[in-house]
Amino acid sequence: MQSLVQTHDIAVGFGGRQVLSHVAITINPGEIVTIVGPNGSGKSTLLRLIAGAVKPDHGQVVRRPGLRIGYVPQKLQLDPTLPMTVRRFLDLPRRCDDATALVALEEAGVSPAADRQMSELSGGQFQRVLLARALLNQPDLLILDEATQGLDQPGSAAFYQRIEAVRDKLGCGVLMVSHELHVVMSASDRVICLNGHVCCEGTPDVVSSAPEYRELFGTGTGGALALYRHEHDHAHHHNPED
Ligand SMILES: Nc1ncnc2c1ncn2[C@@H]1O[C@H](COP(=O)(O)OP(=O)(O)OP(=O)(O)O)[C@@H](O)[C@H]1O
Repeated sequence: MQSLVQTHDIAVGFGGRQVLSHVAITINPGEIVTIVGPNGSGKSTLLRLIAGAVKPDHGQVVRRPGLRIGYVPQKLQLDPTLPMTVRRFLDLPRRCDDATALVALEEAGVSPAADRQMSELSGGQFQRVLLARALLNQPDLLILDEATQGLDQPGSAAFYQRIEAVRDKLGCGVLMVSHELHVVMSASDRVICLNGHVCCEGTPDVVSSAPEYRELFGTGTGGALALYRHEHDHAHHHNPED
């Protein structure tokens, strides 16, 4: 299986300050990878590097030829006095046809919203419209940078469940950054703990019990892990042949 993206021995600095060093990660098709780490640990920089918006000072980013990336930003400020329907928003920056727009809205879980004004949407609906926009070009890799900031916990959990559903349907890889450890731990196949370098990585249960992770985040994510195991057991209960 050819990976979607690999970074090799990446170093990035700004104004003489080293932000990333020796970062080597791989994202495979169909997996949900979450980057966690303290403020300023280089998470957004790593996403932007993978998206091609930041150049490494050292090392290489190798993308699968023809790789299509969909990007969901943290938040987008729209002028609330500017009338703009959801459908019109999906035409920015590139026009799309109605059928494509409707499919993307359905995949993002906001299918009846096309005629609504962007200013009338709830925070969760707004983020789903951003997700729909990222899905318009049928990405192989979906990148989300703290896409649930400002949502409450049930809203975030619902958003990440939708991301899993999108991954299951489209088979795209997902790379995301989140501070909501207890929520993302249950939605991720693999977690990378970043602090300028990769401290540790692995399945959520491996990472949350790693000493490097505990040093950064403490041991308060036990509940998250229970949730992960519970959901996992639950799925197997319904799919005994799984
Ligand atoms: N374009 C830039 N120019 C100068 N410094 C930058 C630039 N982008 C990021 N930095 C600096 O690099 C460091 C890492 O930033 P980054 O946004 O990648 O961290 P982060 O882990 O995403 O942080 P947070 O959790 O607070 O969002 C910060 O000190 C930031 O100020």
